[in-house]
Amino acid sequence: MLIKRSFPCFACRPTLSAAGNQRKLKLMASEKQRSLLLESASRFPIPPGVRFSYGTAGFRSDGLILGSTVFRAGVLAALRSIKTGHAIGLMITASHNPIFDNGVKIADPDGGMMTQKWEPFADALANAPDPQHLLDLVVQFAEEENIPLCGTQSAEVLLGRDTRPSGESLLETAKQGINAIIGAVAVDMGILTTPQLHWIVRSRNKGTKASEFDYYAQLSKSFGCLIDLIPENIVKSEADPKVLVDGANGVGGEKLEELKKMLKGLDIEVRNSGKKGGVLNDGVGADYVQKEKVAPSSFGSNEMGLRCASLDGDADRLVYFHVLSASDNSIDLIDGDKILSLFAVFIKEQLSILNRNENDDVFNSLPARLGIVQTAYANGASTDYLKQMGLEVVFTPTGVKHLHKKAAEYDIGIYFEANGHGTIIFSEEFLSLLYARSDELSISMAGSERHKAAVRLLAVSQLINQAVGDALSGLLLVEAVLSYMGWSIGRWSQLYADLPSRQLKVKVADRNAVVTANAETEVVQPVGLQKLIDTETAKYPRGRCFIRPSGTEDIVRVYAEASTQEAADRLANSVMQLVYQFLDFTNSHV
Ligand SMILES: CC(=O)N[C@H]1[C@@H](OP(=O)(O)O)O[C@H](CO)[C@@H](O)[C@@H]1O
Ligand SMILES: [Mg+2]
Repeated sequence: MLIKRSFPCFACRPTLSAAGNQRKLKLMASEKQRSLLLESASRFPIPPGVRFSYGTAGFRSDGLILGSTVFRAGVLAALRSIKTGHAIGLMITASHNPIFDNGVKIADPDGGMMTQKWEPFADALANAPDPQHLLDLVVQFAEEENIPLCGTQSAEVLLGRDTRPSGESLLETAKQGINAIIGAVAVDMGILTTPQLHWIVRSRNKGTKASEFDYYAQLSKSFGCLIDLIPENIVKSEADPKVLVDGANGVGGEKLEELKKMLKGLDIEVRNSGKKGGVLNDGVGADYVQKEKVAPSSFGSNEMGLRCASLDGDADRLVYFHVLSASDNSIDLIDGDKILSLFAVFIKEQLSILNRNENDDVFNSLPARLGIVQTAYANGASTDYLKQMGLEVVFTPTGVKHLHKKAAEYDIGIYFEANGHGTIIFSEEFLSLLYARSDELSISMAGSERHKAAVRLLAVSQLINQAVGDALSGLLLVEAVLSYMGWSIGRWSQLYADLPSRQLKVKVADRNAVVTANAETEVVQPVGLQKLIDTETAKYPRGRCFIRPSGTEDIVRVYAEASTQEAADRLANSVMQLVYQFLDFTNSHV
């Protein structure tokens, strides 16, 4: 499928002025570039009968059929680097998906997800039926985006992968896609967590230290700063001397062991690190814990009452939990909504201290527009709690790319999805004002509570990974805030009581037959389905329910909330039946 844009091909373009000719020559793909791309692409033919889509978090499918897509993602990343003039990231991962899936996602120069404006081109590239169509697409797009393809431009793509079996060969394939664009250089960063790659790309383009070691150094130093600023009167909760972390048998466990070596003031025990034969994301990991609401493997009655955390397969999601019962491994889940709420309480308090006028004299406060971003999956009780705190809460569709973009509109934007994706973003403008205020206070009121609050906020901006949600940096910030508050995990959990909820994965023939609107809270296709969902929902006190097609798995997701677990379960199941009635189904739900 070619990009639907109407402009003449080169052969038939009218004659141009000398300047116009110069520009065209500069843009034209050289013969060498054309033949290189044709020849390289011919080595990675697209599998028949498959359609790829740059979904919620990049391309994702069975790792065995991803070669052509990963090659083309390499081409895409090289073009993106030429266009932006900066280093771009390319990560081979399928995050929380089962081990034999894999995926590829692009990190933009600011470390965030690739701009959504390029997603249609990404889809067209991935689905170009043959090398000639691929070449035509690239040449057309380069012309329209003024991307010179005559080999005069340099491009740099930083590559990373998680620990999946297909990752090593797919990373080599991505390199071939990058090298198919003359002047593009592939820098293999090896096995990383997804957030590490995003952080390295962001740091590289900001001109700050950008190695994996620098990542550990920055996180450990800023964590230490927050620990040093714990108020003397805070009694550390003796109930929780350490934190046990489920590494999802993935890359996060291995990297957390590295980070631990540089940490002081925190006792971390990593389990399910993948070293003892456990299978990635299988009965372990943040997605499993958050969706099933049970303890992961190697956590059980011996861990009752202890503070436990779970990372997902590429360590960009974090949830906490504590084991409630010795008999059935039931847990009290502390999901992304509660992590968000903990951070919001802390940030709000520091801003209030920073702007407290202790001497009643005239002073200029440092106002900050603090914004909270959630999705429809956020538990209703969390939204009520945040609003009762007087915070501005807004909603976006699912997917970090949507929340991150919205959070960037604030001086301080905090976003989390219920599943544990999330981070805190500080605007450059606010940070420069905060640095200036901290410097002023270090002279006029050194060691005052206001000065400490400014330093804490700056330490948070260094500790939290502002490029993308990061389970390791999030873990450290949670630990630092709990220490500052003197809270146990039980006290944290009592911030508010979650409304009972249930999520179901429903297998249907074509999940994309479901089309939603209004931040995915309403079904517009199939027509009539939303009305029946509303009728079902109205039967339950505090009932809320919505469905949407997954962008990472071949399923339709059903989410239901109600005043009791039994009601939430019944609502979810009755809406699942409606999904079957309206959609051609395979009669099973996973
Ligand atoms: C309900 C749910 O957990 N959805 C997840 C999941 O997206 P889906 O499009 O729902 O499959 O994976 C995304 C990427 O990790 C994450 O951003 C999102 O929150
Ligand atoms: Mg992930």
